[in-house]
Amino acid sequence: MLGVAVVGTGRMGADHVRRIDEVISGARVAAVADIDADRAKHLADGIDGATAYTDPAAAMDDPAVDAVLIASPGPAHEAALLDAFARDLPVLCEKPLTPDAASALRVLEAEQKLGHRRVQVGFMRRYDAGYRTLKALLDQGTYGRPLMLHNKHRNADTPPGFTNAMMINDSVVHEIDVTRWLLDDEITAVRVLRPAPSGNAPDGLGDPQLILFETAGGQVVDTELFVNCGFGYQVSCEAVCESGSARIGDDHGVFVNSAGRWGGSITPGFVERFEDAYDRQVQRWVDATRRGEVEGPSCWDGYAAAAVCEAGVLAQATGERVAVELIERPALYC
Ligand SMILES: NC(=O)c1ccc[n+]([C@@H]2O[C@H](COP(=O)([O-])OP(=O)(O)OC[C@H]3O[C@@H](n4cnc5c(N)ncnc54)[C@H](O)[C@@H]3O)[C@@H](O)[C@H]2O)c1
Ligand SMILES: O[C@H]1[C@H](O)[C@@H](O)[C@H](O)[C@@H](O)[C@H]1O
Repeated sequence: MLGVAVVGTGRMGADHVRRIDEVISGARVAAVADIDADRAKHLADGIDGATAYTDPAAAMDDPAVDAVLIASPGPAHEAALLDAFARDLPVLCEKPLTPDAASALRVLEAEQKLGHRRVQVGFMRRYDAGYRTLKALLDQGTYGRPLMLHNKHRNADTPPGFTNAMMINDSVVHEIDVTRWLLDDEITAVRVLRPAPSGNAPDGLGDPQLILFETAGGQVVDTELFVNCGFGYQVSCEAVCESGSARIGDDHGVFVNSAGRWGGSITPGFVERFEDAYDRQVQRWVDATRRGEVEGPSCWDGYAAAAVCEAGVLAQATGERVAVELIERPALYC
């Protein structure tokens, strides 16, 4: 049984604790850590054998801990990752790896000093059944070479304090990762178009936005991001290839005909839409860790996403096309 310390016990952390405790096999929650002592204690009290800490490093020193799941806010990830590296513990780190390229690079360098990969980054869409089917189709080349991706990313609303930069760093970061993964290529430039904001967007938030990526291989990818659409959560992706197109994410559950109308329902939020993907992501991490292996999105993927986000935030602020600068990919990630 893998003893996991969960760092950060807010919305995602608490959900991962429930997942490890009730859904997946081969692991147990040995410790939880949160700077909010009451929150950590409340969660630990409900789990047999789990100890609550306020200091993530102290939780990692708990003798029952073999691995760490980081679900604190992005700016706290670097410190927790370095603490885990100091103890050579395997890590599942929620996205983003870190919020900017410089800190992601420090993490990348620290992991290389260990000499082996330790981190799986929580880009859970790679574990979603729809995205996996699309990836397999593109890899098989069934419809020829992919030319464009059309993404849609809609949230019903945003939490208080959600900023324009977070629209890129917290939301579009997922499209950045699936673009790189589906097309197996790097993003080289970003542009952001900003239509007149919706009257439902909080003050100062330019919502919706249209984000354009160019890839090294010459593909163009667009993402409609609309994070206060009001009607539910929708994530879809259409790959347009040389001799066909394939779209995933139009899952509206049960389709009903009644009283002269037809229709279905829209998933309310990401927790419901990606429930299976989160479960599969954590199970795969536990299984690989117990085999002594590391798989899935790496620190390189986290760094590349952070670099594209940084370019995206600049493109958003200036209206310019911004090129993405990446270091050469280190051998550990080739
Ligand atoms: N994969 C996804 O779909 C998805 C969805 C939502 C959030 N996330 C990511 O999960 C992470 C957490 O997001 P959330 O929505 O659960 O946030 P949240 O605000 O609900 O919870 C964060 C928790 O971390 C605690 N915390 C803050 N600083 C800490 C520190 N230094 N050490 C330990 N604990 C600390 C807070 O007290 C809080 O309890 C973020 O990285 C976020 O981007 C991922
Ligand atoms: O942090 C969340 C989360 O990552 C969701 O998966 C995404 O759809 C939201 O837009 C974002 O705010």
